[in-house]
Amino acid sequence: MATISQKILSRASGYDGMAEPGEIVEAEIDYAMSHDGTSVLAIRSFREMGSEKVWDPDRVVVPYDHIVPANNETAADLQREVRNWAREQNISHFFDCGTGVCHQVFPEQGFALPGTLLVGADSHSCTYGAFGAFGTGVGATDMAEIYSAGRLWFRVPETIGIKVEGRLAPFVSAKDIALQVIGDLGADGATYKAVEYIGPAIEGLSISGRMTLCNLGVEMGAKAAIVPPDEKTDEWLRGRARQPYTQVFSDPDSYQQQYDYDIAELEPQVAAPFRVDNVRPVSELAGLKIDQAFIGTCTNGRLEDLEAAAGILKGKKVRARTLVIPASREVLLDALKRGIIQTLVEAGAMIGPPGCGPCLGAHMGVLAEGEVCVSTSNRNFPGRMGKGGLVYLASPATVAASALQGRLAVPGVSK
Ligand SMILES: CC(C)[C@H](C(=O)O)[C@@H](O)C(=O)O
Ligand code: SF4
Repeated sequence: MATISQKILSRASGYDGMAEPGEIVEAEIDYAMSHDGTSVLAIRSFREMGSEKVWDPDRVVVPYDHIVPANNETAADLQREVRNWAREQNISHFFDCGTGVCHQVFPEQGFALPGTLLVGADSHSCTYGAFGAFGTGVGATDMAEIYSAGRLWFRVPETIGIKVEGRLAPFVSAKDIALQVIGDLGADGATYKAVEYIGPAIEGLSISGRMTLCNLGVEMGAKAAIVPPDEKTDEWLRGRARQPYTQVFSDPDSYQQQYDYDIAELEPQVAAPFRVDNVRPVSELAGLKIDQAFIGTCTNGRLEDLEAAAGILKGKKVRARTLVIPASREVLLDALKRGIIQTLVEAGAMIGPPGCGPCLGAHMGVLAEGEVCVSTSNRNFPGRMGKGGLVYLASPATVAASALQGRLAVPGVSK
């Protein structure tokens, strides 16, 4: 009886048989990702280690997203340093400013494939689990080791199964499921475990929704968050996949633990400052005055998210500063074609260039002290979006409904 994680890590490490949870394996990485924020440190460690050439320039993926375009000389200098290194190393998959958030670009470009072992120098690399991969984040020194050898050690994690049944009510989405689960399990509820989302409600989610769900896995400490692949996965990857792949699945009864959910009655949820597990129904906090509404990031900056927001904002005007940042150029182009951007701009929203935007408080859209932002992102700890700012995490529908009221609002409930 083995889980997806055991099967992927066993295959990648050439294990004879099946590696059990708790065992340490040394595994070969299928694709490694580092962005403008983390590549510099990784490159410097790589050099300090005396390494000269990356193990395989076709397996290193470098998207620029954290501070794009550069906001000052320091960022510009660091970006140039990484750009030069990528050229010198013949890195074939280098995506400069404007392509989008790493966790959106990486799948769009066909690197997130079922059954693969994917590592990113960014904590939200667990997003790739939406495709049935084992995706996980590592620090810069681990990435330096991967650059040079293409291998890394892993402790094979136990798996927590989260089975979700029921049909989502209107204006309730994957973000609300994820927040509900994190609220219940806690920010450390899955530390070093793999989390596998299964059941009819998960099968019913789009790839975009599955990415949102897996993206938030690390917010409960998970090493990886995985949705078993299916036909939707194949369909999404058609024409994108960089290499042939094989879907792998967990055997029955292979989870260490399982939680069961029915989301039929689930209301829109919000994580209030300063913890991602400080989750409550939006209805409990409705009416709280907001200064800024932000729709974007690797959590919720996809077409489906922008579309949900546009559906709510169409023909109306926002009452709070509203910032929309498409997760990628592809998302931006699709949203332009469908008139979504037009709708958002007419409603009073600003559109930023594809990237992380104010998500980590380093670029445009940071908050003043004491300001309140309702955001589709994934973190709300003190200072996350600017010193003294207060971040409420919610779905695109909740953020759009709140932008209209200038107050935290339940989507679909008109006042
Ligand atoms: C800058 C990077 C290391 C960081 C991460 O790993 O998550 C960032 O993307 C974030 O969301 O805080
Ligand atoms: S959008 Fe936010 S959470 Fe995602 S990679 Fe960028 S900074 Fe990190």
